[in-house]
Amino acid sequence: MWRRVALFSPMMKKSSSSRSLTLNQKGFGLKVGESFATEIINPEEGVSPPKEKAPFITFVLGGPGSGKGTQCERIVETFGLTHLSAGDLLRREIAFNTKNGAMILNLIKEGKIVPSEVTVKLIQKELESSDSRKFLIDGFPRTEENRVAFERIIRADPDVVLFFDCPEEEMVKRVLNRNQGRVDDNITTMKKRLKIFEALNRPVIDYYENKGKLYTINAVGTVDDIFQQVLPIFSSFEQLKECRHVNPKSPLGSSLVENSS
Ligand SMILES: Nc1ncnc2c1ncn2[C@@H]1O[C@H](COP(=O)(O)OP(=O)(O)O)[C@@H](O)[C@H]1O
Ligand SMILES: O=c1ccn([C@@H]2O[C@H](COP(=O)(O)OP(=O)(O)O)[C@@H](O)[C@H]2O)c(=O)[nH]1
Ligand SMILES: [Mg+2]
Repeated sequence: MWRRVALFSPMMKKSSSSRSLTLNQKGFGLKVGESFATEIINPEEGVSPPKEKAPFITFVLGGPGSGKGTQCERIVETFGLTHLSAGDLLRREIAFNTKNGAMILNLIKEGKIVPSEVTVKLIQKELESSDSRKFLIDGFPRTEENRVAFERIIRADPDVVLFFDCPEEEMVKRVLNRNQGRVDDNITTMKKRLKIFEALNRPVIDYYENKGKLYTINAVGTVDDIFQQVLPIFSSFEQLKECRHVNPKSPLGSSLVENSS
């Protein structure tokens, strides 16, 4: 589906290397990792530069109950990204009683992290079977090991990393009122999840901050207030302006181009 092509260009900016270096081709049935094989070409030999851009990937990070899923719904409405919730993909394995279902259930109950290979393979399947060009990957990567596994298997980097920054007290309140019948929405598991978030997810957040890709959102306030902080981040990316699902109520609605494909 995607094919990575490296161009030698003195004008290439370091921070945008992953976007500048990629050429994507729709081609279902191709494995993401395989189709991302790097190929070096020299523009002086007359090879045309890539015409298509890489899929736009956003990682959505934040503690349990920080509002990731809620804000993802708003982003989807306004910018038409495809929402992939890592937690939902794992819960689907439990619901369908797949070979990993029982193992996943036990880990989620304890607030522990599912082995990277399992989660990345589920994400990979979704990426490969979708014809979307822009994805919100919600609740992943949870650990540095997750991040490295994604890079190794998918061979892609996120364009944007959102971090919903929320005080623990507020996250606990929200999770205990979430009312979705989740096995991990109880105070005992929540305490473990918060510890795991601090120990394992913080280093991922720091990693993207150092790479200049992190956008920190103050996740306290109304859903609308918080979305007002998210809006300008996405509206600055040209490739998101061709939006399939324009919400007419969105402040950006009139400036987005509707694309019926
Ligand atoms: N800004 C907000 N203020 C109050 N409650 C919120 C806010 N955003 C989300 N919620 C509620 O908090 C709970 C957790 O939100 P959710 O989006 O599921 O968070 P996450 O995906 O980060 O765990 C849900 O019940 C949701 O309706
Ligand atoms: O990449 C992931 C995402 C989720 N989980 C597990 O699934 C649970 C629920 O994740 P989800 O993102 O749905 O929770 P949220 O943060 O939205 O409350 C986590 O506590 C982990 O046990 C995981 O192991 N790896
Ligand atoms: Mg969630």
